[in-house]
Amino acid sequence: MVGKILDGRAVANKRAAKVKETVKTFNDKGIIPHFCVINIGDDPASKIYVATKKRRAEKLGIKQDIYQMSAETTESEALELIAKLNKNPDINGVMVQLPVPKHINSDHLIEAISPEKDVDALTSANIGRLWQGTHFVLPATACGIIHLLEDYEINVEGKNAVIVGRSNIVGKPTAALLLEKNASVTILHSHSQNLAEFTRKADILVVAVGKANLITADMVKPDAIVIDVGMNRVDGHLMGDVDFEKVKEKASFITPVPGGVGPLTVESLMEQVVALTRRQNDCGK
Ligand SMILES: Nc1nc2c(c(=O)[nH]1)N[C@@H](CN(C=O)c1ccc(C(=O)N[C@@H](CCC(=O)O)C(=O)O)cc1)CN2
Repeated sequence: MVGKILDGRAVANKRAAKVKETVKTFNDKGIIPHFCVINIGDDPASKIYVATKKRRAEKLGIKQDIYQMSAETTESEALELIAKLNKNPDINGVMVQLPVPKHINSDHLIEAISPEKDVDALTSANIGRLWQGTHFVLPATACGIIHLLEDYEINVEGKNAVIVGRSNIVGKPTAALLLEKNASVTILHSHSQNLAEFTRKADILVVAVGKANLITADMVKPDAIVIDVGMNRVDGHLMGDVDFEKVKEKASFITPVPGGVGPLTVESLMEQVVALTRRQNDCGK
């Protein structure tokens, strides 16, 4: 079987049209959703992602401020900025673009964000809500993966979902959301032994490691659904963690890189800004 491509760009554009409508209804009430991204240092990929978020927000009528801080910024300077943004009633969402320079502890910055404005859903309060099933905001990539599966009417209930990677921004929240949808979830990580033994049993395989061609065709179950979250720049080319050309011959569905999960990460972030704005202004469903 040749895998059907899960077109993240198309799904993101479809969802964006609805978000734009919602933002218009907010505007009619004098409300403009507004979020801030704090980007510390010179990570080239982060600069691309932040610029993408800015463009997307502008298209949807969402206001955004990018705080570009130098690589020498101290943790206390960043904490000061977060405290100021927390207090500003005009701002609905605050996030710290990851990674941050090594001398800064990203957990300290994230934890300083008010959970009500935590648009990345990475504070311990919102992680707790995620696992309890009482969330009002979700990590963008995990949420985007679920939206992609839903758009293609892929039912995960009772399926074996294997997630390779246990990061706070992708692996763990994706596990929580798949569990909420009644999948049987296994998380693999750098200490896992016999990776292929687990991946070969996956009906749904989510890979978020950051290692090009980590997943080869022999590691994939025939007709599996393969979601590649990897972003690796190799010889000037962007590629995922999955050997796309070979694995697509075996999978039933597969995401490309670029054009798979990435666009949905940005789109889902916009949806989180809207969700927080709605909650803070009590503007109904
Ligand atoms: N605080 C956070 N930091 C980071 C997150 C996050 O969710 N919160 N995720 C990633 C980066 N990211 C969003 O911030 C992101 C990743 C990928 C894309 C994207 O559109 N990818 C395109 C390709 C773009 C390119 O050419 O590089 C695609 O896959 O088609 C957008 C945003 C790490 N940090």
